[in-house]
Amino acid sequence: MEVRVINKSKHELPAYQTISAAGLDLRANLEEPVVLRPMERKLLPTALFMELPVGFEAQIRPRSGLAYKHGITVLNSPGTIDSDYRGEIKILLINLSEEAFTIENGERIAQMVISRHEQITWKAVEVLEDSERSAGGFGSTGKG
Ligand SMILES: O=c1ccn([C@H]2C[C@H](O)[C@@H](COP(=O)(O)OP(=O)(O)OP(=O)(O)O)O2)c(=O)[nH]1
Ligand SMILES: [Mg+2]
Repeated sequence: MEVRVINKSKHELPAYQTISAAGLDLRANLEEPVVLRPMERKLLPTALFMELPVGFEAQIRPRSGLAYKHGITVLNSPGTIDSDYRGEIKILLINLSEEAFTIENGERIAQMVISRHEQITWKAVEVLEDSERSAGGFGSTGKG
């Protein structure tokens, strides 16, 4: 599927790193390095603008390597990019480690997965169809 994009960044367009990867790695577009102190959160620019077809969304997800090695994650994970959003794609990172972390210009800080989604209409009712699970949840299964 082709997606219209404006790339105002200093970098190449986000790319799939392997032939069947689900996520496109997103790079920070920075004038100078950004430091995230422990528990600090910052909104990072990508200088990318896109036009997703109606019925699609983009999810901004953490990179596991950054999370594992440095405690860097996407605070609002998965971030939601609506198909009608025309603004700059931004990435909200938080440093959950006890060490400061420096993000360099061009560093791959998150990944973006494009997915189909539905939009629903509500049908308000008084009673819901019963099911095997019924109202069980939050660890209700497997108790013999
Ligand atoms: O990680 C993110 C999440 C969102 N957005 C952009 C695209 C999205 O379409 C828009 C709104 O996001 P969301 O609905 O999550 O934010 P909100 O707090 O509900 O703001 P709004 O009232 O603008 O919807 O912000 C990003 O660039 N990065
Ligand atoms: Mg919203």
